[in-house]
Amino acid sequence: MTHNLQFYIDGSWVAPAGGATLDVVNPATEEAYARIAMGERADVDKAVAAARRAFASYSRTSRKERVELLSSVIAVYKKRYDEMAAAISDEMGAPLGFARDAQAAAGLGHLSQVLEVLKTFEFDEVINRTLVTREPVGVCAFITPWNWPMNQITCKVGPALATGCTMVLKPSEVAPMSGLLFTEIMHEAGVPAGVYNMVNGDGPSVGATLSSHPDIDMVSFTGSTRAGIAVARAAADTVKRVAQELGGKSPNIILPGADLSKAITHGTRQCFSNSGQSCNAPTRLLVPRDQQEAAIEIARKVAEQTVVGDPRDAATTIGPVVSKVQFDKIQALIEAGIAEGARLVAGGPGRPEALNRGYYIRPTIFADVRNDMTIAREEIFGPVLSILPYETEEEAIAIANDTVYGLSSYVTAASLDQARKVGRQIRAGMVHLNGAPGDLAGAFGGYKQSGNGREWGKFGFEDFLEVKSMFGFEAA
Ligand SMILES: NC(=O)c1ccc[n+]([C@@H]2O[C@H](COP(=O)([O-])OP(=O)(O)OC[C@H]3O[C@@H](n4cnc5c(N)ncnc54)[C@H](O)[C@@H]3O)[C@@H](O)[C@H]2O)c1
Repeated sequence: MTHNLQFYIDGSWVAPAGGATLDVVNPATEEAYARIAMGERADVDKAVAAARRAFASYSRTSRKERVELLSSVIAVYKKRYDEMAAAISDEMGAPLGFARDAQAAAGLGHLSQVLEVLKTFEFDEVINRTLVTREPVGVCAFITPWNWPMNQITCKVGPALATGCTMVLKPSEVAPMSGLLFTEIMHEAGVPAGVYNMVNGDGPSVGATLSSHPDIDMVSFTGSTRAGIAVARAAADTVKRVAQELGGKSPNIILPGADLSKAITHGTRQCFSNSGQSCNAPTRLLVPRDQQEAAIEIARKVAEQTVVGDPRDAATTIGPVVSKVQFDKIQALIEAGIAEGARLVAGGPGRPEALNRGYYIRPTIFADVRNDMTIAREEIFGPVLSILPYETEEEAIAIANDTVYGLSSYVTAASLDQARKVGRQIRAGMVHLNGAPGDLAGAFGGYKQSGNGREWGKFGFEDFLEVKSMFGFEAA
């Protein structure tokens, strides 16, 4: 990649206003392997001005033109697919196979879904004599995290392009290489100048400047609840729309009579997947008290089978976590679990044996966890599972809902009807019934402090649209 020290503004790679840079560290080696430029207000102003100019014409493009543009983006993305997987693996530590089949694949999946939705999306509807039409919200700012970098970027850029918005992206400064490559893809795909702009930088500078910028109409943010609150505060003075996709502490309820082996194996693998760095990870495993010991044995087997190691090694199940900051945070939370009296049944503090370099965490399982313990309340963002025993279905539902978060949830029962019944009582934006995978045509987003936006499918379009009523549009 040749553009690391540049930004992409108004259809060209440009030099940053200032000279600040940041090293990009490979979490598997702890070594810096690239350097990016860090933006400041002047870069943001330039990018926003370009997006504002482009909005005048891009917002009036036809559905057909936008279908062609998205098709072109998808074609170039496919061409550079392997590069994308490698970029993600190096920047955030995902095993190469996972980076290809899950991380890079998510980007392609969302772009393809957006294209399908765009082909038939109803922008106009007539009610009585009124035309209710949906128009692009305007210039958007996108602030994205490092854990599923291409997933998050395409969840925002895709529907924005489809609905006629223009945009400025600030990828995570911790994992910026996939965002740089994505920007090359957008350029090669022929996205008109100013429609898509990219400025690298950190949260307190570029992120905060975008959030408060008077010429931005909407901020779509994915990241921690802490930063999401800061974005909303900064956006308040200009009354811009704010979509937040934040943290989670998702419950996984296993009801009596469920296939324990299948449900616990699946749930534990999902909790450890991506080294536990997924906002919707099933981190609180709720099991009937009289089945806790059996559940522990099944979960422990999964921990033992989880190969932690070099992302480039095909035998690796999970790589390191993204950074020293995350490593230290997870270690402190594991220590808190022990100190507060949870029963450690697998893993624990420190690196796995034989790994003395890289931010590797031992797949860790706690049992006898109470929902008031720190490890049950805080998002750990590492491969750490908490098993919480319960007595009755009502108690399981109460524990599941006793959290400030409400992103996802998982319910496994002997019958689909029983899973449906419990699923309806969970205060969360998503419920996976009996091990069902997510569906990109559904809606992704949370209740409570997990955020207020909805991504994916046609629901992802709605965040980017203003609703205009034209009364008397139809003749009397
Ligand atoms: N709900 C979801 O869809 C979803 C998806 C993935 C990750 N997440 C959450 O993201 C978090 C992990 O990601 P992270 O560590 O990169 O989060 P983070 O909040 O530290 O950073 C996310 C982004 O926000 C920027 N940022 C930080 N402070 C800011 C500020 N004051 N103003 C503006 N921008 C700011 C960062 O530069 C980065 O681009 C987890 O909490 C996870 O649950 C949520």
